[in-house]
Amino acid sequence: MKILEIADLDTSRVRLAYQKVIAAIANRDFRGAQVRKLTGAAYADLYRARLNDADRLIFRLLRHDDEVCALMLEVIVNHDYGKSRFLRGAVIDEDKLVACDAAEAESGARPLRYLNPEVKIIHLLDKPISFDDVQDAVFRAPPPLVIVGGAGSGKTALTLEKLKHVEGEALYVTHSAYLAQSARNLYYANGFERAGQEATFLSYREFVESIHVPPGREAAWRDFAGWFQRVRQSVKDPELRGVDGHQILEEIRGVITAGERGALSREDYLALGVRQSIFAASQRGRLYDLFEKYLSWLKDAKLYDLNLIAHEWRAKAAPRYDFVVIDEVQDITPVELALVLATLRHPGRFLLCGDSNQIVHPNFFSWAQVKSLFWREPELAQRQQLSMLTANFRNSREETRVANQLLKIKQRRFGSIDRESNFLVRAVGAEAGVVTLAPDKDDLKRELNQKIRQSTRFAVLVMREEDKIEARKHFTTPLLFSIHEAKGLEYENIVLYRFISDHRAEFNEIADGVTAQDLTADELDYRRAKDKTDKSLEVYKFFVNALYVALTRATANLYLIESDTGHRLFELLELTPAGRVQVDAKQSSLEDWQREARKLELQGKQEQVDAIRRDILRQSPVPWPVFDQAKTTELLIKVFRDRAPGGKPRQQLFDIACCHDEPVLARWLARNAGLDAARQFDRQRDSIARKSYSAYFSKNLKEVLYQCASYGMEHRLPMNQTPLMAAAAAGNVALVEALLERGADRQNIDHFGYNALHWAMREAFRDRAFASGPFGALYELLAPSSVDVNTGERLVRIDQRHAEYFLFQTFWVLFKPLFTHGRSQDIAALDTRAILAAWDDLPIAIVAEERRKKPYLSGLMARNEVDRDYAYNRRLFKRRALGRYQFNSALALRQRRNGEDVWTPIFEALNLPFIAEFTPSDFGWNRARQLLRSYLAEAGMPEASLPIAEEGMNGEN
Ligand SMILES: Nc1ncnc2c1ncn2[C@@H]1O[C@H](COP(=O)(O)OP(=O)(O)OP(=O)(O)O)[C@@H](O)[C@H]1O
Repeated sequence: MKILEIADLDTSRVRLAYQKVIAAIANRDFRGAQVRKLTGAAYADLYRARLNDADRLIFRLLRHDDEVCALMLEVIVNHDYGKSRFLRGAVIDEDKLVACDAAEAESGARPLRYLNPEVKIIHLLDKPISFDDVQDAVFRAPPPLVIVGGAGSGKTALTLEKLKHVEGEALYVTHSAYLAQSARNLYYANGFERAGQEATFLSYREFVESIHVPPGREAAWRDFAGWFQRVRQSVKDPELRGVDGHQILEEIRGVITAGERGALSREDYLALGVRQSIFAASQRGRLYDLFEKYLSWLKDAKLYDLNLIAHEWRAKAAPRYDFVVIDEVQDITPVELALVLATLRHPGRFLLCGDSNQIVHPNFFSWAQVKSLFWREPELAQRQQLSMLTANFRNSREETRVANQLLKIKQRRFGSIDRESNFLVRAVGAEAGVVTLAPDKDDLKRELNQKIRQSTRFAVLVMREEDKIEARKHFTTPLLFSIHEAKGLEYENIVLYRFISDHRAEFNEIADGVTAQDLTADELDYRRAKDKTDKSLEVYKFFVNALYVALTRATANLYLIESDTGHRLFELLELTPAGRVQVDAKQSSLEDWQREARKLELQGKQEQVDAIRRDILRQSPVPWPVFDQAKTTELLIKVFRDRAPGGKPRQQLFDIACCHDEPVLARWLARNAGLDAARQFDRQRDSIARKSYSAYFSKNLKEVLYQCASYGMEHRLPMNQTPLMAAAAAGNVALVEALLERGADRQNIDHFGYNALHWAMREAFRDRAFASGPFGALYELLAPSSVDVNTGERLVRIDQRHAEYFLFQTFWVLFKPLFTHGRSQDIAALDTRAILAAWDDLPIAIVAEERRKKPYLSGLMARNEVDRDYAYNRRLFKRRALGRYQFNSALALRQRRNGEDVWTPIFEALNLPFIAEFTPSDFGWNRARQLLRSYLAEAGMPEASLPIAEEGMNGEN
């Protein structure tokens, strides 16, 4: 058995014993190495071997082709499994582990897609990866580095592995927020940690916000399209009539405003060379007029353009990072890139990677422009390295062949785009794959649709948004995407619908003059376009690149449905029409669809998510009343203001009081509404609270999962919890796992701003058994990876790894009781004592021993105090009295509402105005009420009126 090791394995303490044990494992002598299998769902494929009396070795088995290898992961020193990076705090009882032999273990080995025969070091992200020689060479090369690679060539994987070795502050930035988030999760997968490093993963917009949050909102394509439509109509300019809005925006963003020195002046713009603009010199005056209108529209509509901001922000950008990575650099303009590089402490400490064949967004990217940014530093230019990754780890062999064929056509027809992107891709994966060209016939489409419409493993792509209408008539799958939407997605099977037939003329141009003989070479030679004034690449770039992106979305098979199967392009791609289409599709389960919906939601593909919920999941609204803020208010009015007869509303309010822990409401119900049962609040709170979600305490998960299938993963229970919140509050780890597995949303909140983690924390803070029991596992599962706050100036991302993270969440959970429980009524702020009391029984894995010390904690709060002068101050808190802190009232929190990110002022996010309904103003409480009012005033929010329940009483004093 071959022995492999992960990159940061440290065996120095046990060198001899380690050699002996791996020799035994290599000989498949599991008995000699005293191998035991670890049990537990989270680490089911791990084994341990015995090094000596005290130390153990953790490993796992991998299979590459027919060979099984053992991957050595970690040395466990002195039986201390609790410290293991792979076991994450699990308690292991050595006596209970069972011996296993090599043959049995080998049968469960996980597949490894590629194994470099020369290298025994394995990199670990979400899965083990063996770098090929080119990846390995880049991995070892010093920065600055530029990595050019095709789709699926492992750019992101390589980049993240390089980032792991950086000391100090490291930044990963990329265009899409989704990619930044998934890169972060890949980075920290398998318990990776690096002392002495602070890594931040941001989308480009978040990066801009981390310097200073621009006022207003980013202008999206939708905004632009709406505006352009109006302008086009009002100006009645015949020249603008036939022009596509995408092209105008591309010209503005990619040409006029993209340069490092800011927007071009009219003179400079008019003087651009023929290949530097989409538009002919004669049209440019008009374009510049339009650009000026665009600027005043942005201002009036309170929108911003990231290019223009990038230029303005240069003066604000201070050197901060020790290393910067920019992924998908082709999506970023030179002025944006210059802003990112301006935050480096030392020039040259960066890595850029991207693929110019994948540009379908408005953009005028060129590698030459990117390089010119650092060519100005002569020393950097010398050290600069450009590496090309030419393997493809994602697509099947046949797809790669077709995609390469397209690259050859593009190069023959238009010349090489640049030296950097002039290469073909090698397929590494074992999958052969099939590419089928089939005629656009009704019976064939019907049959195909029948097979794929219920499968999450098939997606249909069209070139443009407007092409969807026609496609929808034949394909009823919710997974229908335009090429702009499809970028970055990946499916096992992809159907391309009328990509070429609907754009026959353009593809005729693209294939013009190219012959089969031109495409026989296995390499691309560097060739310039025949005619330097030929701008056709710019015009046709969208079509070729869109087809290239579409072809590289499938991991296994492609189906091209075309009316014009005789088009020359197919001949050049060596695709011949098939009479029938072989499709092996199975209906996916509802769980698969729930997961798919969640995945797409995270990527912002709301249209497809809605279609899945509407057409496949067919979820209906819940048949019970949901006591959210509006419904609770209605009840308060009924019971206290209108004094409506009948016991039901009073009982419902009591249920609310128990579930949301409102002792004051219970007191009002008892004293002012005559509900005697409410006097038992302290004794009955927990049992009544649980009544509304009793199914969530059961080991049998069926009932809850059935409800999720009927009403959706995010439906609301009577007390306005989502299923995930209720499962968290019930401490039901298995149910939480099942819900997350089906795509439940960790970030969803109730009307007090509590998410599932907060519901679990509230229980852990008041119940010892909960804190030391299920909470450890719940935290691992539920904690969002970061919280984004706006300090009034800049975005601060509080990552789960930062000490501030758990403190912030604790403040969040302890906020409401400060106004409703009367215990700290005289301050409505928190001190170390209150926080440490809440943390008392939590596992060490959540709050480490050293972070539970008073001086450490007060130092942490003081360092983040809004008025404190400290370079890394995150300005989270405000000191209200000696040693007592509250949130900084100027903070805003990033929340997702109706599919859009919005900044919500912190006291609004915590719903302080509604908390006011449960904060009495009678004697003994007036201080809490006063503070509540002063917080509202400080945050510039409207004054709180008297609680509805108190209206009939004496009023505020
Ligand atoms: N050496 C390797 N062996 C096996 N799998 C690999 C290797 N390198 C990368 N991969 C895998 O191939 C897939 C594509 O890699 P990655 O996402 O890093 O590529 P990329 O170049 O960033 O792709 P794209 O530009 O299309 O987003 C991932 O699943 C990654 O884990």
